[in-house]
Amino acid sequence: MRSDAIEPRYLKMPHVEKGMAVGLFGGSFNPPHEGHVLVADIALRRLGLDQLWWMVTPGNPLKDHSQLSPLRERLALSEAITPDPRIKVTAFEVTIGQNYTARTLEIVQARNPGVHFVWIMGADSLKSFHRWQNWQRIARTFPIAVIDRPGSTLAFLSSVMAKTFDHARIDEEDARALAYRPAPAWTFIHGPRSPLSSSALRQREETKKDTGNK
Ligand SMILES: Nc1ncnc2c1ncn2[C@@H]1O[C@H](COP(=O)(O)OP(=O)(O)OP(=O)(O)O)[C@@H](O)[C@H]1O
Ligand SMILES: O=C(O)c1ccc[n+]([C@@H]2O[C@H](COP(=O)([O-])O)[C@@H](O)[C@H]2O)c1
Repeated sequence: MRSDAIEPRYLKMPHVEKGMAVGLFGGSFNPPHEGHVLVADIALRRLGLDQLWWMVTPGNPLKDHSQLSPLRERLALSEAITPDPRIKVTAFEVTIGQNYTARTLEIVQARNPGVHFVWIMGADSLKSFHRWQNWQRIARTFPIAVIDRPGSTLAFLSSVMAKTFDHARIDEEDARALAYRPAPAWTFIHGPRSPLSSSALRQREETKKDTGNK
């Protein structure tokens, strides 16, 4: 990925004021869809966030990148789908040379003392969270909000993360306090769910192309 192809505003860490509650929502967004927007909206509302950073990853370390669209395209599509001014679309991980979340979060925290960050992810990510680099360190350093997703609801009981940090789970009724809680602290938020996925959208595009070529 050549960072010079990316607009400079996406390469800087978003500006944030001390005392704010900020959600960190990382993803491939390949492409972004309304399911992602629903997650962002639920997180903003239920966690009472001042900002949400929509962090478009240069590449998920656990995923095959052969089908990954250029970062520039994923950023432009993300910007177009998120008119809420509290949502900051960013690719600052390119600048810090990171795609491992644990290291990214360490850097974010070091540069922004006094800000209350929360890591946000969908329930499918909770299922595989224990395969991420230094996942326990992430959970011991940052509060985490998991948003329900069709097919992954039971992860809130059965995942390795849920079992390991069972003692640190807080009731979703108290989600507004999550950003201010010392880690480990996490919650699982039920609510409206979206069945959308980027892989289904990519598949649909492929089918359209194939049909068009016949
Ligand atoms: N429909 C959805 N409901 C809840 N969370 C979602 C949904 N779609 C994506 N997410 C969450 O958004 C984040 C970014 O996901 P990602 O960009 O990988 O989208 P995806 O639709 O899961 O992609 P793919 O189908 O290619 O795996 C992850 O934390 C994921 O769990
Ligand atoms: O740090 C890791 O080991 C790690 C492993 C898998 C996923 N992540 C991050 O999780 C976020 C969601 O990724 P994805 O591909 O499921 O959208 C994104 O920010 C990735 O960089 C991070």
